[in-house]
Amino acid sequence: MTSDVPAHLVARTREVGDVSDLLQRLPADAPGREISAWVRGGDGLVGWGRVAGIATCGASRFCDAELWWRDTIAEAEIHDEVGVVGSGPIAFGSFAYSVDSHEESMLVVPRVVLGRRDGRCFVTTTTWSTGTAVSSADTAVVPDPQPAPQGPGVVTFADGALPGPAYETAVAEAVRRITAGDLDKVVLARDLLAEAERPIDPRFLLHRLAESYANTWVFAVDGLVGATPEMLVRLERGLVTSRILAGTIRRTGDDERDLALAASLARSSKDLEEHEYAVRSVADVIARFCTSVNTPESPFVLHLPNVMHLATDVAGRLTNGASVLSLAQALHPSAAVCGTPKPAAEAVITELEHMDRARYAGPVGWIDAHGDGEWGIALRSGAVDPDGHHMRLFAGCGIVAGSDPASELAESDAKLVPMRTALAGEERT
Ligand SMILES: C=C(O[C@@H]1C=C(C(=O)O)C=C[C@H]1O)C(=O)O
Repeated sequence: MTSDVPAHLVARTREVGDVSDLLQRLPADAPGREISAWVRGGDGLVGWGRVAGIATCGASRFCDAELWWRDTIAEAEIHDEVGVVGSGPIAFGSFAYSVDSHEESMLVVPRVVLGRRDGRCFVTTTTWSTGTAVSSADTAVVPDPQPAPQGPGVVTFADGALPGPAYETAVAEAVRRITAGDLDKVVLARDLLAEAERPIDPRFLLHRLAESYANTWVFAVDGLVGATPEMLVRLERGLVTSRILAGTIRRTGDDERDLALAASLARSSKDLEEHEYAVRSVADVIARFCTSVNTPESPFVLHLPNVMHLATDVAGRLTNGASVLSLAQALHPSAAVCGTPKPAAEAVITELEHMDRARYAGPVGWIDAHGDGEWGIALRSGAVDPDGHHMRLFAGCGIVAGSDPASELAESDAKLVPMRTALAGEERT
C-alpha cells in the first residue's frame, strides 16, 4: 500500500433483528479454517473471513498477542452502535498449551462477526482503511440460514502417541511418583487420530456439538473445534469469573443411577482432592488481580451428557485494569490441566505423554476492544489438519495418589465421546 498514513482497521457494529441460530448463519462458502465461533445456548459470537491477525509461539505468545491487539485497537476507527460486551471489533484466539509447542498461537479478526447477547443481536464488519481515505465498511447483511453442512463420511480412528495400555502404564507411573512424594497431582492426556473420507467441515462439527452439549461453550478457531465445559476466565466490565472443573465420573444414561453417581462424586475424597488443587491454582491467581474474591467452600456437580464433573465458580472484582487475555495468561495452565506443583507436573507431562498437546488444553476464546472477553480451556476438542481429512482429538485426566489406571483410561474415553460422536457417521475403529 502506498500511503503516508498507515492503514488501520475500521469496524462498524449495528443492531439487527433476532438471530437465534448463530451457527446456521455461518456462510457455507467461507473456508472452514476461517470460521470462528464461541457459542453457548443461543448466545455468543460467530465470525468468518480474516481481516487481520497475529501468529506467534513460545514463552512470549500471550504478550505478543496482547501487544498486537492493544496497538491494533489503539489505531482502529470504531463505530459501535450497540455498546455491549462483544460488540465493536473482536479477535478470536487460541493458544498453544506449552511454551515448547511447535504449534502456533493466534488471534484472528474476522471480516464479519455476528453476535447475540441477552436477545440483542448485532453484526460487526471490519475492513482496512485505505490510508488517507477511509473506506466505508461493507454494509453487512446477515446471511440467511445456510444449508446443512456436509458430514465427513466414513471416519476411522487410530491410536495417537499412547495406545490404551501405554496410557495405563503412564498413569501407573504417575501414581508411583505421587506416592513417592515427587508431586501431588498431574493431568495426563492422550490423543486419538481420526481420518475422514470427505473434508471435515468445522460447521458440521459445531452444529453437532451444539445440539448435544448445550451447557458447554462450542468453539472454533483456525480449525480447532470443540465443546468445552470449562471457563478459564471471563471478564465483563470489571467482573472476573472462572469455572473450575476437576473430578469426573462417567454417566450411565440411567437417570436414577446417574443421580446416585453424582452423590458419590460429591463425596469422593480422591475427586475432592483433585478438585481442591485445581480451585486453589485458580483462586490464588484471581486473588492477585481482584478484590472481593468469592470462592465457594464446596463444589457442585455439573451434569454433561457424557460425564459429570465437580465444579466451582470463582468470582472477583478486577483492581488493575488487566485485559482478559492477561488474566488467561496468568491462569494458564491451571491445575485442572497441568497439576500441582506446576513445575513438577509439567516435567512429568513432558516425560510421560510423549506428545505435543498443541492447542489442546490451552486458552481459547475472544477479546473485545475494551479488553473484556471469555477464554475457555480447549477441552473436548480436536484440531483439523490443513489437509481437511485428518483430525487429532484429545482427552486427559487428573491423576492423584488414589487414581486407578483402568478407570482413568475409561474416563479419557468418555471425554473423547463428544468429538467422536460429532465426527462419526458410519464410524469404523
Ligand atoms: C483434561 C481434561 O479435563 C479436565 C480434567 C478433569 C478431571 O480430571 O476430572 C475434569 C475436567 C477438566 O478440567 C480433558 O477433558 O481433556
